[in-house]
Amino acid sequence: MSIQLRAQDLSKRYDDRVLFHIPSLTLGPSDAIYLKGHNGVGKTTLLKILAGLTTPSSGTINGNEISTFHRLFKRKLFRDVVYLHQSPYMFDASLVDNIRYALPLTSQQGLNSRTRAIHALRQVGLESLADEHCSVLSGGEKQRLAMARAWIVNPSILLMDEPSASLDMESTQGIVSLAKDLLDRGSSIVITSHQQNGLTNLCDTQWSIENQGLTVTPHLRIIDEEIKHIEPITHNILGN
Ligand SMILES: Nc1ncnc2c1ncn2[C@@H]1O[C@H](COP(=O)(O)OP(=O)(O)OP(=O)(O)O)[C@@H](O)[C@H]1O
Repeated sequence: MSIQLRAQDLSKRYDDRVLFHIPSLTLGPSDAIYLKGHNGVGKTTLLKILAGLTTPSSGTINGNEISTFHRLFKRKLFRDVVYLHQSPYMFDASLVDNIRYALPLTSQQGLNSRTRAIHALRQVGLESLADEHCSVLSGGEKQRLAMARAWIVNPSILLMDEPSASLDMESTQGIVSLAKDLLDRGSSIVITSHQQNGLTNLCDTQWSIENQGLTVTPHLRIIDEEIKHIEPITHNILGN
């Protein structure tokens, strides 16, 4: 399923400091967006508003005023939106269970869920650690696990906040494959990153937060031979 978020008059301020005011913004279906801006302009804040994790100071999304009440108790609007945190949270559990817990309750038990979780871990090169406790993971490995966990739920919109900050090139490629797979299946992605890399090269549109506003322009990709050679992910009969 692909959804569209349409925001009007979206603004965020902290006391007297206005971070941004965006008269109109549309996201999805099938958008690949590189969100840019200097440190502190409000990229994370905008992503969290679009994910329903932060209340804007004003504005509507799909015609709904986003109050704290709406955000917390009327989550339907954001049900299919996943925010990938810069420092992903981990459940106190094994890698495989960390992935399983993202699945709907009815699908969490049983062999199928384990097979699906292992398949997801394989995509980011963590299959061999499947039954280890997640506390053994490095920062970059946690980001890979979080990406596999986001991918397995096949979100309509994936908001990726500095997903490659602590990844080397090889690890970034695993994440690129999963992001590309979501795009191929009709999802939208938004990526913040201070460096251009294989992930930002997936994007065809650029959002820039500057002067407390948002400008939308085409994203000029660096010609990246590696993207052409990404193997498509084989989907199994279980749907991932
Ligand atoms: N709860 C809060 N109270 C006051 N100010 C806040 C709060 N949360 C964020 N800010 C401020 O809002 C500004 C924007 O923060 P945000 O994390 O969205 O920026 P960013 O563009 O993602 O930055 P970076 O590129 O460094 O990650 C920052 O100056 C931050 O200090």
